[in-house]
Amino acid sequence: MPASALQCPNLTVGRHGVSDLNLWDSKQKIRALLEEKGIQLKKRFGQNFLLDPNHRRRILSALELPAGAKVWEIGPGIGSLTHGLLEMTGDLTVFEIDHGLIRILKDLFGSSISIVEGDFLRTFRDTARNSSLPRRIIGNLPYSSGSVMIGSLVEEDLLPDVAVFTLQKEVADRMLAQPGGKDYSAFSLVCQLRNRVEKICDVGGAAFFPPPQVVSSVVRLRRRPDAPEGPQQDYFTAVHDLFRSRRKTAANNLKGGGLKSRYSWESMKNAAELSGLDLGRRGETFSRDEVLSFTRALSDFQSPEAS
Ligand SMILES: C[S@@+](CC[C@H](N)C(=O)[O-])C[C@H]1O[C@@H](n2cnc3c(N)ncnc32)[C@H](O)[C@@H]1O
Repeated sequence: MPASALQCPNLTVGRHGVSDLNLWDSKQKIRALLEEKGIQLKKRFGQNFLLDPNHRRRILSALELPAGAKVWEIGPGIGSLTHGLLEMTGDLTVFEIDHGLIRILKDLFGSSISIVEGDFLRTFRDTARNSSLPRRIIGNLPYSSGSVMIGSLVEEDLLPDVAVFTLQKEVADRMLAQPGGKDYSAFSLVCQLRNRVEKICDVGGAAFFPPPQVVSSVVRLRRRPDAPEGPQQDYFTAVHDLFRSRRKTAANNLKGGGLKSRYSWESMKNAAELSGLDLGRRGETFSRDEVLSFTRALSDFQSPEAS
């Protein structure tokens, strides 16, 4: 752990020398900071900063971070969580899109953190390729793109053993939903492929500045011991096919979906029979295990054929 990282938790760097988790605990402090730096908040980046030290503590402890382990933080903003993370590790990479906020982060944390500048969706693959993978990922995610970020991490199989995200409650409800439930969606099946998803808590708008109109939830994704390795492209395509139309049967959804460009209808019927999948059921009733058995059976058909 670099020595500089060890000094940072007490905020010996920067001019806003306030202690530990009380950093940015009032809207007045945040307003003053933004004014001093001449920064206007940008709605499109979902910039709502966490004020409440109790929620910060809860979110950080949900991460179960082993001391010194490598962490990625998505969207650190003005460092509401970053500071607490640095108390636990000196190996912290943060991804931030806003140049004004990046200036603040540099001022506050100096070389104690590694900052990847730009859109996370464009930078995370190269970052993963060019350095060791994180053991934890955390993020209070922007409302507009949080689900795309999580979906991309799952599809690239880059989620570590534990990840903790704060997002819009409706999105969290979809991640947690079970077959047949009203929130069950393709996104539920994507998130549940390699992870068990659990809710840590809800967070009301008053815990943030500026306060969002919606309630947020904190969720933890824990990697399943039986998480399948490798790309799993057929699984993701099947999941999206099965939810093409909620009213249609799996058969009808699959017939017009993306898997059809890789496998004949005959192969799909055979795979369904082999894996015990009833194609007469609605797509939205299938569990993660059922879809996975189906796509595993499908991959046994040696060369995917277009029909
Ligand atoms: C909800 S704020 C969270 C800020 C801070 N982590 C907190 O808890 O107070 C979301 C943060 O994500 C950043 N952000 C938005 N879109 C991004 C993207 N595509 N890539 C990287 N950062 C992004 C925003 O600038 C903002 O700092």
